[in-house]
Amino acid sequence: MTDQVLDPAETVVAPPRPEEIATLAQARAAIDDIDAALAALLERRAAVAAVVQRLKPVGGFAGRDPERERRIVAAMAPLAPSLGPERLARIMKVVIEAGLEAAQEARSGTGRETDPEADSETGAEADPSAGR
Ligand SMILES: C=C(O[C@@H]1C=C(C(=O)O)C=C[C@H]1O)C(=O)O
Repeated sequence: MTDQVLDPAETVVAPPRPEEIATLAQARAAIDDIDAALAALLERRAAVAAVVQRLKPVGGFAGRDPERERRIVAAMAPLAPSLGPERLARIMKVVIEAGLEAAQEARSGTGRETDPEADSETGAEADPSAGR
C-alpha cells in the first residue's frame, strides 16, 4: 500500500451542507471528502501528540492525563452538538489511545501494532524507557 499522507491544509474542509445534497452519489462523495480531511487531521494530531509524549516528564500511557482529556472534549462539545459530549468523549478516547499507541510503537521501533495489554501478556515491555 502506498502512503498517501495529505497536508491537512490541502484537504477539502468545506463539503456541501446536508441540505445541498440530493443524491446518494453526492452524499457518498461528500463523506469521502470529509473522511479524507479527517484522516489527514488524525495523522497530524497523532504526530503532534507524539511530540507531547517526548516533552512530558512522563509520556505515553503512563503519563495519561484524564483532566486534559476531559477539557479537550468539553472544548469540542459545542462544535458537535448533534453528537453530544458523551459520544464525543467515546470518539476522542479512541483517537487519543490510537495516538498513544502509534507513538509508543514508533519509539519502540517494532513496527508492529502495539497493544498495551499484549505487552504485559508476553511479559515483554516494548521499551522500558519510553516516555520517561
Ligand atoms: C498529548 C498528551 O498526552 C496524552 C494524550 C492526549 C491527547 O492525545 O490529546 C491528552 C492527554 C494525555 O492523556 C497531553 O498530555 O497533552
